[in-house]
Amino acid sequence: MDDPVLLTGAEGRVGQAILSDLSAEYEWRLLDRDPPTRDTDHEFVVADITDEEAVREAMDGVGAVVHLAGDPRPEAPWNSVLTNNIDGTRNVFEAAIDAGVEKVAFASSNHAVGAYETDERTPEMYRRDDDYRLDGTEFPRPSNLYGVSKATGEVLGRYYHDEYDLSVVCVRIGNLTKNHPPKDYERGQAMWLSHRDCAHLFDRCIRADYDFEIVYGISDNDRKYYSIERTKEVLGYDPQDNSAEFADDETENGDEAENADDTGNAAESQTDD
Ligand SMILES: NC(=O)C1=CN([C@@H]2O[C@H](COP(=O)(O)OP(=O)(O)OC[C@H]3O[C@@H](n4cnc5c(N)ncnc54)[C@H](O)[C@@H]3O)[C@@H](O)[C@H]2O)C=CC1
Ligand SMILES: O=C1O[C@H](COP(=O)(O)O)[C@@H](O)[C@H](O)[C@H]1O
Repeated sequence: MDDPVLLTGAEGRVGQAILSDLSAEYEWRLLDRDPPTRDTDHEFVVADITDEEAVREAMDGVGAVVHLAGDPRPEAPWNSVLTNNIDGTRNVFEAAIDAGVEKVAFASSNHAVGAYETDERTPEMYRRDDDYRLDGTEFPRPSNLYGVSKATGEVLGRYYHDEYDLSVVCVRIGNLTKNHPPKDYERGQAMWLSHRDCAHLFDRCIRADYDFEIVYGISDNDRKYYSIERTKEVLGYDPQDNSAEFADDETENGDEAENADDTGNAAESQTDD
């Protein structure tokens, strides 16, 4: 990709995971409503994606978009997801069409399908000997209003692909944490996405050819209830990490995690804050 790549939500956790490995790979145009908190060699646009005109300006000359900006909180209220995640995402797609952008990678979420995790299936489906898999062909079953907003983003992507031939990949991201998987959290270990796999995955989203796709974005965890076959097939995703490598046998069998933090970091939280 020779043209600039617009990265919305660049200041956030996923954005920083991508930039930590791919900073030199592209001519990035970074966008966030918050100004940069660290030095960057890249152009930085301080803008809110709910500002149509600002998004339109930021899209000028762009070849591809990685769209991450939004409210990532599973408990986010409707007014926030409606504004930031739905209106904002529509603005990004609309501006992409007007600017002649080739492809958009949209950060969807496990919460778009969280309601498949029924009482009958859990916790067994989080374990490595269980073969239940979602593969991206299933209907959304959001587990909260945030998940509804992510499912809506996917549908917007479908519309802009069908109507305008934009290449769109929706990545249902699992749980991104730095250095090691979430502790004491089977579900989080099953849908762990390491930082390097995250960067590699979005690199593939920028480089690969596709029409419209919904894929899962997790590392190659022994525990998994999301198939990454389509992610591999369509994008050429080749994950390097596996949450099992950080866990003892008891943890892998579903008992309480005893942590295998090989970095010395004390990471008590489920996410990478
Ligand atoms: N971190 C994770 O494990 C997962 C993240 N995701 C999705 O990935 C995306 C990024 O998530 P994180 O990096 O974790 O969140 P984050 O909160 O760390 O980063 C989001 C960034 O977007 C910016 N932003 C929010 N609303 C904006 C707006 N209206 N206009 C411009 N900028 C805005 C924020 O300032 C922030 O820098 C989100 O869309 C989230 O739903 C999906 C699944 C899992
Ligand atoms: O979509 C998201 O999912 C991750 C994982 O969900 P959780 O319910 O296991 O915490 C979450 O950490 C992240 O903030 C959110 O954007």
